Amino acid sequence: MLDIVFDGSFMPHGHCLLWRADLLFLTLVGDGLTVIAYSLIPIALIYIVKKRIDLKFNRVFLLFAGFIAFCGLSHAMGLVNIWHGYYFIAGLIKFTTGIISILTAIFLWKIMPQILAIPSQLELQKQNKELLLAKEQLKESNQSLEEKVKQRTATLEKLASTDPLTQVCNRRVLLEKLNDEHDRAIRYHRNLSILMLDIDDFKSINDSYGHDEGDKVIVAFAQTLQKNCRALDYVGRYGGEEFIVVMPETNIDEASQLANRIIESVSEISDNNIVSFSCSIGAASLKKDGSLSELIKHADELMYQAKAEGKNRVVS
Ligand SMILES: Nc1nc2c(ncn2[C@@H]2O[C@H](COP(=O)(O)OP(=O)(O)OP(=O)(O)O)[C@@H](O)[C@H]2O)c(=O)[nH]1
Repeated sequence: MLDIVFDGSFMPHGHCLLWRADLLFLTLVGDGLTVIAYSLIPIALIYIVKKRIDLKFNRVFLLFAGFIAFCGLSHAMGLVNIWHGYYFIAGLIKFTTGIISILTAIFLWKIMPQILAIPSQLELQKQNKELLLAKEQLKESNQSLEEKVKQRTATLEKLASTDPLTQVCNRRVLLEKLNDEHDRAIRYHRNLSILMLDIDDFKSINDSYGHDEGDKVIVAFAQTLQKNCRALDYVGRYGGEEFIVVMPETNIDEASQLANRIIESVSEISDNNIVSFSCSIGAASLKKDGSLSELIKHADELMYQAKAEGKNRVVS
């Protein structure tokens, strides 16, 4: 069998080159370099396919790798044939190279529409730009939405915590804050005083001047309370015409002073639009380990004592 393949009747290619050194050199170096390159290119293609399994048309890379590898083999056989006439093997290699080349060409044409459908780099850059723009717009609208939600939340929080007539804290928030202040005062052994305030003879104001006029009096009273409070104090509407002023870090003497200042301020309200009125105040301070309900009850009792003693006064 080997004899048929290599029967010695073939003439080595070297004779064609006349064994000339320059021709041999050109053929050897040219084919040698081609063989090296055609061995490295398939390795590179297989490496790409292995690393980028996401790439479409992977198979075409493998066909190219085979096609180039066989081209390399053909050139290698060309070199061998200079000395030994293995033309049968060379023919087989050329035949295989031809088959693979045809397969590659057919496959390439088959997938041509899909290759052409791949967006160009320019198109991708354009799409990328559009995406970035859309992302920016989305970010902006997100920000403005967040801003709106923040504003709406703040408005809702204000509505939920504010008395609609007087704009001071409503009863719920007043008691929550008072509870916090009470806990803090007990834990850190700090002073805490409150004023319980009630407008005197408010029913007769309503009866004589009407409900709207009564509302104006309540609003003016709340404003007067706020004006007289310090930054740390706060005012809340406890009931109809009843208010509480909370005074953290304040002892009973300081609380009484503020209460008397309020009595004076109320007597000075001489707005033509508002009927004159007065108020009674109970001023109480937190006792050592006293409960919040005891503090409120005590201030309430003192306020009623002020009413009983003739109104328009402070009892502490
Ligand atoms: N205009 C108005 N009146 C209110 C409001 N809330 C409660 N009132 C009225 O306030 C009046 C409170 O009257 P009373 O509790 O009898 O007390 P008073 O007339 O102030 O008498 P003293 O407390 O003894 O000084 C009632 O007539 C309630 O209807 C309000 O928001 N607006």
